[in-house]
Amino acid sequence: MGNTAGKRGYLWLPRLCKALTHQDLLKTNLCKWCDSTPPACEEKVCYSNCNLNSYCEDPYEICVAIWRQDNESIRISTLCHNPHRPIENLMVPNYNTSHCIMTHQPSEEGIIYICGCVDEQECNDKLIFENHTNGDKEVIPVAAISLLPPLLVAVMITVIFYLCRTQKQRKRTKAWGGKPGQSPALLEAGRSAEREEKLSVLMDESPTSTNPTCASSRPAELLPIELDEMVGKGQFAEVWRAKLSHSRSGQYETVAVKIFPCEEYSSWKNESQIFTDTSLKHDSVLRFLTAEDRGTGPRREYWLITAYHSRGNLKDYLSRHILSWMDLQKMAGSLVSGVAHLHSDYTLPFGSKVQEQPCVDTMRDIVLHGRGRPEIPSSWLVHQGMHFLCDTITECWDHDPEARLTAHCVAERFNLMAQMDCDDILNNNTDNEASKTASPGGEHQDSDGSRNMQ
Ligand SMILES: Nc1ncnc2c1ncn2[C@@H]1O[C@H](COP(=O)(O)OP(=O)(O)OP(=O)(O)O)[C@@H](O)[C@H]1O
Repeated sequence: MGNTAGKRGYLWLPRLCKALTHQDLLKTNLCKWCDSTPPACEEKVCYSNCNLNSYCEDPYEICVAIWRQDNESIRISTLCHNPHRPIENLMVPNYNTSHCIMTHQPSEEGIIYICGCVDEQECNDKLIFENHTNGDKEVIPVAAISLLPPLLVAVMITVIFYLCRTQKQRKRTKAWGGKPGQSPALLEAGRSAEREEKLSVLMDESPTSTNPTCASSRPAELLPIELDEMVGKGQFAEVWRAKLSHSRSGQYETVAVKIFPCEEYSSWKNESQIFTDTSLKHDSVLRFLTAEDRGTGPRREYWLITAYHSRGNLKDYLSRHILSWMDLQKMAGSLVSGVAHLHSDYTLPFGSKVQEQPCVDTMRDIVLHGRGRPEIPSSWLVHQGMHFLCDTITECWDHDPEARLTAHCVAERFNLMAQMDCDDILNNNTDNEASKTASPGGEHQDSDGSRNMQ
């Protein structure tokens, strides 16, 4: 800043006495005046850190601050300057203001900002960086312009999706003879089969079946359900007994609600997709009502609502009850027809050889490599029907998959079994030990001798 050297004054008083009249003082600006000081900054405002000032010599001179920044330091120069002349080859921009607003200047020697101000004492001490920001000002419209098209597309997709959905719902409600907006599930109390179908349709069309994360699916309407008590717990979810209200009649139906926590979203999704497959419906397959996405944030839960079976699961039931031949036939027959319908295989019980939840590797070792099969106590075979049943079971376990009975074949055998004239009571053998292992559950048996299964 060669042109500033002659004007340098360290205190304003000597210059005042020497050069300026009182009249002049009223008209000239009092400015900070240091060659090079390190600034002190807070947010968008910096202070020059200059301890010196001076009245400008000429009334048209303004206070100026120059910010120079290179890789090593930031230095501030403050001075009085005639704004009609360049300083450092630069003209001072926008100086008719009492605030020193820093403006970025093109430079090959690092970063330079400059500001000019008038009418306020030492106005070049406080350096305002609103336009640090020069960049920001350009970024905002650019960002707005680039974001606008995707935003518009997103809004349009949402509107179209919403319209399609409400249109479909209106059509469906009309087809079912209900009022618009009324839950299709609750149109008719007692018509649960019909409701089941409607809800399955709802599932098919809801985003639940395509949603990839824990965060998004919502069916159109949640069923009015009140949870009663937890009745079981599997690997992924809790199962609750619950009341489903029928709005018209004021009555309720007991249902089972399987509640998956947020992190088990994929298990819920898999299971609900299987259930919504209409070809799966069968009297011997658990009746499915609907799947729901409930709650928000950490309390988000995924529900599967099905028919409620008060006797719980088969394993627990068998471990606590002794079946009559008729019961056995009925239960096994229902199981077989369900499996035949699903065209899938049973999981084999292996009692003491594996733990409660055997892993695939353990089962592979025992069944595939070791060719192990559950033991069938000889005492069971005394009963003609049981003999026939056990033969059927054994054929299902053949090591050669091709030789195994198909589920349909097993269902046929059950038809034949029903025609057999067998004792209903399975106690024609008195071997109590045998009767204990006779239960497919195997763990414990009632000690009531008159009804021991053998
Ligand atoms: N519809 C239902 N009615 C009555 N009780 C049920 C019903 N569904 C499940 N339960 C009870 O809840 C328990 C847990 O069921 P869930 O379906 O979660 O697990 P699972 O099928 O036994 O095993 P997994 O965790 O491998 O799915 C069952 O063992 C049963 O006692």
